Amino acid sequence: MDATIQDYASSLALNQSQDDLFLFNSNFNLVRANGIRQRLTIPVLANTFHKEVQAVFKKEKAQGKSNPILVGAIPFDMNQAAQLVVPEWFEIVKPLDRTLSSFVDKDFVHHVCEHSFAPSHVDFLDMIEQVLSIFERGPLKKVVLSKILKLTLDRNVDVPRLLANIMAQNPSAYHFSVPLENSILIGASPELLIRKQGNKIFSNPLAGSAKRFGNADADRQAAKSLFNSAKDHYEHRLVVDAILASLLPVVECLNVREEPSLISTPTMWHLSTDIEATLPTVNPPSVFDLIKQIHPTPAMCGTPTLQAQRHIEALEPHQRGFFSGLVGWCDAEGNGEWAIAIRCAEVSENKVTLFAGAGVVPDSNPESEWLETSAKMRTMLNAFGIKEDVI
Ligand SMILES: C=C(O[C@@H]1C=C(C(=O)O)C=C[C@H]1O)C(=O)O
Repeated sequence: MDATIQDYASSLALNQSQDDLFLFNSNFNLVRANGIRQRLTIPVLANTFHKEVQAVFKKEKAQGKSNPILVGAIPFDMNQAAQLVVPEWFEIVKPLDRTLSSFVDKDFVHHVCEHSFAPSHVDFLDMIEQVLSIFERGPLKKVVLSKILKLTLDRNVDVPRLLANIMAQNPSAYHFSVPLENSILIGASPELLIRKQGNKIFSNPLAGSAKRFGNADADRQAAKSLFNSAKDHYEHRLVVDAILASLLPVVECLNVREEPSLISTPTMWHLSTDIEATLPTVNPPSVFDLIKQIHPTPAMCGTPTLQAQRHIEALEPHQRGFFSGLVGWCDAEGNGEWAIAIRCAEVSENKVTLFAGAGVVPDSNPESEWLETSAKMRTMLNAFGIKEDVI
């Protein structure tokens, strides 16, 4: 193995205990933390959440910490317990150099001993057909349906090395590694729910996707078809409209383009919209207040939100837990950054669970949605160095 990747992987762990290293790396900040001073595990939607966040920060300040932070993960369903901690140790520094592709660890390879999807291919298609028939009967416009892939690998995963590989392969992503109770949630998300810095906020919803190709012509063609697809623009618009509707009552000034742009990850093309807004200077909402307004967007859930969420609960055979939830951090001033937990895996020794979803709208084709979710899993399969054809 290249010596540099080893150095790089161990520098990420910073000689801290690797089991509980929290990392979040964006274009703006690299946040690393470990240890637990205080834990906050109530649901974000609990009535007491705001009070408890304030109490946590007050206690830190009383102990001489001038700007403490909370880090962790928030589940897709905010009625479920969040996993937030005030760490013993943390640092917020400039993001790592994003030109890391030379660090790609070609010797990092895992073999798959067992794998299974939930739902199975047949059941996934059936789940989509059910939603398509619901569209014909009522006001439902979009539902994001997902599958998980459970893998048993030939050996336990070296998490710092996996993290280094994730970062090297996906230099522009939001990288994260979040210790959960019995596993680690780790990935390279392309999607930012919200960043708040002072009275400026920024969100970057994605929706509308196409698989990328190794062949340059085929890849360009895939991008072009996506950009010209009315179905994908519709899917995308529902997300942008929902975010704007949530933000409009709380912001002073909003800046958003009429039309989405195309962005790419190493495995996917997406339609993308940058949303910037300015908050009032008096009593601005905190990043958690904004999360409560916006999450889950129709990029992860659907339109209308509550109905879509009920259909997801009824149709998906798996619990999403933190998948399609949020990962990130916030400080006592109400600033923070929260990416959406997609293109990620839950890892525990040699057991790995991958997740991928796709927005279903009336023009969706069930098999295309299956293929899209499989293509989204490529990000993590590549990061593990899995060569077997499991998707
Ligand atoms: C749900 C996922 O991706 C989301 C769904 C997308 C879509 O339906 O086109 C695109 C990007 C993400 O907002 C995922 O990657 O698992």
